Amino acid sequence: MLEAKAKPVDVAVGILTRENGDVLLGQRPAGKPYAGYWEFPGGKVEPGEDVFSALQREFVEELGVTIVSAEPWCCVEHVYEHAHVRLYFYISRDWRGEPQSLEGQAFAWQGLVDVTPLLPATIPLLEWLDQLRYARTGS
Ligand SMILES: Nc1nc2c([nH]c(=O)n2[C@@H]2O[C@H](COP(=O)(O)OP(=O)(O)OP(=O)(O)O)[C@@H](O)[C@H]2O)c(=O)[nH]1
Repeated sequence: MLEAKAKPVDVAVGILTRENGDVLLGQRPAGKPYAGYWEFPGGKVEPGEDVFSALQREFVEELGVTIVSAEPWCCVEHVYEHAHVRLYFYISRDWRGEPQSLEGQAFAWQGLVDVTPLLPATIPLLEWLDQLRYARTGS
């Protein structure tokens, strides 16, 4: 029997950046698929919501942080056994508040990211992100 191809679920993901270049990662709480894996904070876009509004909502709900502005960075699709996701990554340098663990999750500011395990779809992006943060032209 042919299985209907599941429609991807849109997810808004934010890379919160500090002035020194560090980025914020969170650990998925118990009860969610891939609990204990590290990710950039974010979550599913709700029906009728635009992706940036979803990003702002998720950061308030999970971390008590207000994202003032963010640049869209890249979009990645990944098929997990539990879901087919389309991840919209944003980079934000303009945000307010001190991150708090409002859902009981651990979080960590990272220079070169060395928390493990990371969500599989997020791993390839780290190399690009490091180039963006640390590459120097030398000229
Ligand atoms: N936030 C986030 N999600 C990611 C990343 N990489 C990645 O594959 N995902 C996937 O995107 C989906 C995000 O969904 P979620 O379950 O965290 O969303 P949510 O907070 O709205 O959860 P809910 O279903 O409890 O309301 C998950 O399937 C997760 O595996 C990432 O770096 N950050």
